[in-house]
Amino acid sequence: MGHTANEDDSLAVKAPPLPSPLRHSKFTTQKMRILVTGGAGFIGSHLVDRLMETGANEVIVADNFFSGTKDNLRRWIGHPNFELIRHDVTEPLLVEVDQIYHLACPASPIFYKYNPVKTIKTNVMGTLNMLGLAKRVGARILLTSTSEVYGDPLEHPQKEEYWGNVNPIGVRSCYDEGKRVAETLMFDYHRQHGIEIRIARIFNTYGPRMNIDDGRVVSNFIAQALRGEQMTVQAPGTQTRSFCYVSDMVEGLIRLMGSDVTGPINLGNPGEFTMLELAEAVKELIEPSASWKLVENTPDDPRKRKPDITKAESILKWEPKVSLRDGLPLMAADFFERLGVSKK
Ligand SMILES: NC(=O)c1ccc[n+]([C@@H]2O[C@H](COP(=O)([O-])OP(=O)(O)OC[C@H]3O[C@@H](n4cnc5c(N)ncnc54)[C@H](O)[C@@H]3O)[C@@H](O)[C@H]2O)c1
Ligand SMILES: O=c1ccn([C@@H]2O[C@H](COP(=O)(O)OP(=O)(O)O[C@H]3OC[C@@H](O)[C@H](O)[C@H]3O)[C@@H](O)[C@H]2O)c(=O)[nH]1
Repeated sequence: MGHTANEDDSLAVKAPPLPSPLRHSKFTTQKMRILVTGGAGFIGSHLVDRLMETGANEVIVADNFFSGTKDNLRRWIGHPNFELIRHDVTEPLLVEVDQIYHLACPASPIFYKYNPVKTIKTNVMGTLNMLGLAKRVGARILLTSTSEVYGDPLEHPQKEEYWGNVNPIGVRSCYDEGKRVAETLMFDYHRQHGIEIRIARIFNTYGPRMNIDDGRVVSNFIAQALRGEQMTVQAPGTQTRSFCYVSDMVEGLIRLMGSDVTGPINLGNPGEFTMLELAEAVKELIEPSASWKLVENTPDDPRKRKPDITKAESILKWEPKVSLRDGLPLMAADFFERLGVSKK
């Protein structure tokens, strides 16, 4: 059977499902009800702080505590506007909410490679479940995707239009390809069911509350320097990353959720550093006696990474404010406290 005009029309974006009637209630000033999956993790818990501090929201966190901890949320536990649910997003979740920030997914390469099949399930089934929830309750949903969708990029800096250079069968692909499928699912639910979607492509983010043994480079170097261990620079050390401080990232995520663009949109700090430069900065700013050693790298490590944030700047009026030199000492202060070492 040939295609008809109607069939082509059916490919157009559907109208979004209706939000809860409470959104338009005349007699109650209903707070915005927001679900944060992965809210016990590093970025998630800072996002929860911001959402709770306004007093205008009720926040529900769903987390399986694989890489996050209740401790990150301790100031909100018991608060009437806050609820914490131990929940794995690979299972469906039934809650009545207006917005969903979908962060749940291990992010450190050590954590996401630990159980790669589970990482894929988290990205694919987890995102499907959250999209199903968004569809049922008419919620807007934001996915925290990643710069890793660009793989080992052949374009530099990376613009949102770049399709990436990802090894589909490598040890990182459970995460990279998982996030790429998650983005696909978001767009298919948007086109097919009219779901309001927002996609942030987050570049390396650091700050207080990162798991001390998280395995990512900034937390490793600071913890190693404070413990009197040599910083482990993975060879060749000339690979680059662009590091964004967590408060800037949270501001970007909230602006994106409040905007009227689907994305994907890069969020990150364009300041680009080699790992050797990062080790030198930790030594200079945090622990002058620190030293580093070159160690073996892991397969498929991207050689360079730097966001083009023109879109975020023009559409969200967002740009990062905290430089690496200002952010590293803020993170170190938190690590000093948690490691129980005294500041020199
Ligand atoms: N920090 C970064 O540099 C960075 C960069 C790009 C993208 N991201 C994305 O941002 C999000 C948060 O990253 P983060 O740095 O805060 O990492 P994190 O590991 O601190 O937080 C992830 C949270 O998700 C939870 N989680 C994992 N699997 C789950 C599951 N199946 N069900 C429920 N909860 C689950 C963890 O317990 C944890 O609390 C992730 O989606 C990550 O992919 C982070
Ligand atoms: O101890 C270490 C750890 C890491 N590194 C190097 O530091 C660089 C960054 O590595 P990280 O493990 O911090 O993070 P990656 O940039 O590889 O991945 C990150 O990318 C963006 C997000 O999606 C995730 O947070 C994470 O996957 C790599 O080149 C790695 O080789 C070290 O030199 N020493």
